[in-house]
Amino acid sequence: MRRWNGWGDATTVVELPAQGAEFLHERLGEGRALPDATLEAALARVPNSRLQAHTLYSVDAHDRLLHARGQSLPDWLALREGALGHYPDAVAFPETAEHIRQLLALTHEQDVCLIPYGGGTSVAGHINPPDSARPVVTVSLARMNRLIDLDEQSLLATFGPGASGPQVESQLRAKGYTLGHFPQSWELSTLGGWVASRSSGQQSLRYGRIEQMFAGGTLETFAGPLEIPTFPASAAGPDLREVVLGCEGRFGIISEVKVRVSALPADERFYGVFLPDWPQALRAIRQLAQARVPLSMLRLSNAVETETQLALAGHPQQIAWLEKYLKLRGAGAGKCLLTFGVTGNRRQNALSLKQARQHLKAFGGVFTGTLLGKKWAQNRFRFPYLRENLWNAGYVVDTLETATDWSNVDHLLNLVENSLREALAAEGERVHVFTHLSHVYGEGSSIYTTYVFRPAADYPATLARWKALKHAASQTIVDNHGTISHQHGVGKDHAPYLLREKGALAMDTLQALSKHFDPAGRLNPGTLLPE
Ligand SMILES: Cc1cc2nc3c(=O)[nH]c(=O)nc-3n(C[C@H](O)[C@H](O)[C@H](O)COP(=O)(O)OP(=O)(O)OC[C@H]3O[C@@H](n4cnc5c(N)ncnc54)[C@H](O)[C@@H]3O)c2cc1C
Repeated sequence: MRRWNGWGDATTVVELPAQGAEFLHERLGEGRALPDATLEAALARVPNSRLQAHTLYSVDAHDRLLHARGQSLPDWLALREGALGHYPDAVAFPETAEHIRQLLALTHEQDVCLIPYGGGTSVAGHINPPDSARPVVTVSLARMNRLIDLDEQSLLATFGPGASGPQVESQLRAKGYTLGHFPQSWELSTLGGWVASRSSGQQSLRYGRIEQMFAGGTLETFAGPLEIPTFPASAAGPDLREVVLGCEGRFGIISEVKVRVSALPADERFYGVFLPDWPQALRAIRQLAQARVPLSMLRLSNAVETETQLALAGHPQQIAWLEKYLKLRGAGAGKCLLTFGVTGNRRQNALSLKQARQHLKAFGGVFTGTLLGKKWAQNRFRFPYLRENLWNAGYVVDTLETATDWSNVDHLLNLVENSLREALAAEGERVHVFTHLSHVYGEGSSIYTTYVFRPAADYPATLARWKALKHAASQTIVDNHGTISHQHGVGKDHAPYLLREKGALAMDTLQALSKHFDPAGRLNPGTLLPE
């Protein structure tokens, strides 16, 4: 069963090892746990709906509570406190495109807003109901989760938009295919959500971002259904897939998604290499990406992330042996862990591995085989569960991300990390900050930063801490040629920074598109485009 106030399945628990707790204690001081509200207490705070019961939606308080927030840190705090502020007035569970059309039509009779909802894994406030005079209906696409068609000649699959990662992969795997889209939120996030928020999976190096997989489909809008046909390529004017990608539920509700799929790979392995220091590691990964060595994933942790990962791994004796060995081989303090994967057939993979090893050796890389790679693959979707026990130990963790050109990667990374480290200095609070690069391109890279801090004395003061941290980093990003999001999207949290990135004409263009598809502004108000 899904946790109502945290991440994932309630039966999955990831422990914080004693060494990990000590490590954080040394860096941040004694943790401070805030009291959690019970589900009953949270339910008692759900106000009466402004809508009457209807065959198209539920006004049940439990449904409304479960669809009121995503997974951002402000969402986490609101859920743990049991005080969510705004709630949808109803939740609809359409099963067909026709049901979605009925919901759109209903908004003319009843003056309501609609919020499309995939898996609710947004970390930028996308699906949170605004403070609205109009009632809000959240539209969960969870029941539209089937593989509708598979064109095996063209390698095109048609899905309902609410198919979650496991639902997509299990239905394709049964026929010998994969989509290959594995965001860390894979367990819960959905195909429609990935398209609507321009998601990027951990193996984007092989399979591409969702933009490259999204071949076409249908967007139900107030102006009628926008059908996007599939072509392998087309020079017939602007590509309208771009209107759907990243629309964040502002232009319509995606009712069908056609994606490009691949045959299941015969072989896949992940490896760990330690580079002696950050400057060498950065050069190594840039040149590896630019040489187009056919790898399926790369993740380069900076020195602090490497140290933190080793501390949180548990098994202190094995880690001590590893550290000793690495030091002897020239990777001591300041070392950086690079995890990489090869995916394909055995012969190809052997060749790619050879190329990667030769390349990394030239930068002082110490190859450690598949041990750490296997650990990464086993835990790739488990890390978010650690938030639960970090919280219980009195620490809060959040992440933010951007992307920029290679010439700016190191500069921006340092600025972002420093902005976070200093953001709570006035309160005398330390922040533990570390970063990895995990989506690399010929011309640049994503920068993914994690920060851990202590809650303040109560929930409002803790939220104020988060706001100070988030604003410091977001402003630094847009002031220094970083995108406000490489993969998490805009939502409501990043919307104030979008003008700085895109400029006034681009914002007017997006507003005009929104007006075209949704003249009365009923779809997900406040997300993507500030009201
Ligand atoms: C622990 C964790 C790890 C994450 N890791 C990654 C990662 O590795 N890569 C990554 O890209 N993201 C990641 N995310 C962010 C998040 O999972 C993505 O943004 C994901 O694409 C959201 O999908 P969803 O189905 O949950 O959409 P939701 O959160 O439900 O919605 C997101 C947006 O899409 C819109 N939307 C959803 N479905 C539809 C539809 N059918 N029609 C129109 N609009 C729709 C919503 O209105 C909203 O604006 C992570 C989040 C968490 C909590």
